Amino acid sequence: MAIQREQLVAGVDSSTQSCKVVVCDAGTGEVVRQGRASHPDGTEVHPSEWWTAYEAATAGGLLDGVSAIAVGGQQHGMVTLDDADEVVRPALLWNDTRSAPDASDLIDELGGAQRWATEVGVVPVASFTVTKLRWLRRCEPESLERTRTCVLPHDWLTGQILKRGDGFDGWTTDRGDASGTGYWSAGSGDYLPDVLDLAIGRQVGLPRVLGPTEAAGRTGSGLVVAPGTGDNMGAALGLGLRPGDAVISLGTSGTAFARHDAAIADDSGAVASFADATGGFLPLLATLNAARVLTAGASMLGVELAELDRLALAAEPGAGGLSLLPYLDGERTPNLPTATGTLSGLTRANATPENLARAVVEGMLTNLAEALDALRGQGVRVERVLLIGGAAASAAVRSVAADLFEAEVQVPAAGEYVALGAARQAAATLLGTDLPEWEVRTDAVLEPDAAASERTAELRGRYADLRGLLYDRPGP
Ligand SMILES: Nc1ncnc2c1ncn2[C@@H]1O[C@H](COP(=O)(O)OP(=O)(O)O)[C@@H](O)[C@H]1O
Ligand SMILES: O=C(CO)[C@@H](O)[C@H](O)COP(=O)(O)O
Repeated sequence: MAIQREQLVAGVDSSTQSCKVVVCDAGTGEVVRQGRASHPDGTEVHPSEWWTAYEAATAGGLLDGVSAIAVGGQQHGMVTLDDADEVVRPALLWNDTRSAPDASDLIDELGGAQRWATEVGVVPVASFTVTKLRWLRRCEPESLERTRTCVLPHDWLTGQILKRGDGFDGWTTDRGDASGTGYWSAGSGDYLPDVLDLAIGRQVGLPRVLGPTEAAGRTGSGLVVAPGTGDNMGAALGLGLRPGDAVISLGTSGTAFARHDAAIADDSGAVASFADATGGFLPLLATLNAARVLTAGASMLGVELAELDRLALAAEPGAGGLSLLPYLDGERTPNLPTATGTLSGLTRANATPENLARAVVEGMLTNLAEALDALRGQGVRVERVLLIGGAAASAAVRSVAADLFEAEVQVPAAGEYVALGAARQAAATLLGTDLPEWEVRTDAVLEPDAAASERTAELRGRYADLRGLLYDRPGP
C-alpha cells in the first residue's frame, strides 16, 4: 500500500527517566510534533506512572491524526499482573540490584555460566527479568502467588493503549524485548519453560512474541498498534543501523550494541545475545552508570552540566592521573552490584575542578570503551560508532569519545532515536511494507587522534589496574 501524503505515525520511548513521544510523517520520518514527561526516580516504579507520563506527553492532541503507534520501552522490568490483569506490585526495573543473589543462584542451579550463555544467550545478572521473578519467590511469595502473567514495560504500555482503545486481544511482546527476559532465547526463538520452572517452580502467562511488523492490535478508533520493542532495539531501528555500525548510548544506562548476523554466547556474561527488532540479532553490553555520572560530577563540583563540560575541556587528557571508577549505582558490567564509585590517584598537584570534571567524563567513557572491546571480542565488526543518548550532547564527552573508542564516532543530529525507531516500525506495520528509509542526519563526525593512542593506552591501563586492584578483574 503506498504511503499517502502526510500519513502520521507515532513512536514512544518509555525509558527509565522519562516518556518521550514523537509524531512523524510516515514517508519521510520528519518529526512534526513531540512531547515528553518525566518518570519518578528509583529502581522500582508502579506501571501506572508510565501511563500518567504517556498521557502527559501526548496531551493537547499530540496524537491527533496519527494512524499507527509503537512503544519502545526500558528493557527487563518485571510487570506482574493478577487474574484481573491488575498490577500486583510496583515493577522492579532493570537497574534494581536486589536480585543479584538470585542471579548467582540461578547460574549455579542451571549448571554454570556456559550453559546459560549457550542455551539462553544471557548469563543472569540482577537486571534480567528472570532474576527478579526468583527474587519475588524468595522475598514476596504472596506477590508471586497472585501473579498470573508477567510482561515487560513496553508490553504493558502497548496493552494499555489497546485496552483503553477497546482493542486489546491478549498481551504481546517482540523478539527484541523478549530476549532480555532470561527465559526467551534469541538463538532458538522460543520461550524456555524449563528456565521459568527453575526460577519460580511453575509457569506464568507470558506475552505472545510478535513478528517485526505484526500488529499487536487496532483500537476502536482505528489506531494500528505495532509490536513495539525494547529501547535499545528501538534505537537501532531509529538509526537505521547497518552491519559494521556500533552504538554507544549514554542515557540512564550506558549501552554498547551492534547489529549482528547470529546469536552469540559469551560465558563471561558481559555481552548479552539479544535479538533486534528486524528478525536479526543485537549483541549488547549495558552499564548502570552513564549520563548520571556526569550529573553526580556536576553536583560534586556545585556546577551545571554546561560548566562541567567547560571544566573537563580545560583539563589535559588523563586528568593529571586522577581516575574515577564510576560504579556509583553499583555496576552491571562488570557485574559488581554492590560496588561504589572510587576516586583514585589524587595528589595536591592534580586536585583541581578541571581534573575532577575530566576524570568524571573519562571514567564513565572508559567503561563504555571496555564494552566496545567486549563486542569486538565476540566477533562483532565495529567500523563506525554512533553516539546517542542524552549525554551525547556533552562537548566533553564528544571530545574524549573518539580517542577512547579508537574509532570514528558519528553523533547523529539530536533526536529521540528510540521513539523514532518505534515510529518507523509503526509505519511499516501500518503499510505492510519493509521499514521506510528515513534520513538520519549527522551532527558531528569525530576522528580519533592518531597521536593519542599512547595516551589512550595509558588511560585504559590505569583503569584496568584500578579495577583489578579493587575487584581482582582485568576486564568487563
Ligand atoms: N548536555 C548534556 N550533557 C550531559 N548530560 C546530559 C546532557 N543533556 C542531557 N543529559 C543527561 O541525559 C540523561 C537523559 O538521557 P536519556 O537518553 O533521555 O535517558 P533515558 O533514555 O535513560 O531516560 C539525563 O541524565 C541528563 O542529565
Ligand atoms: O537494561 C538495559 C539494556 O539491557 C537498559 O538499556 C534499559 O533498557 C534502560 O535503558 P535507558 O532508560 O537507559 O534508555
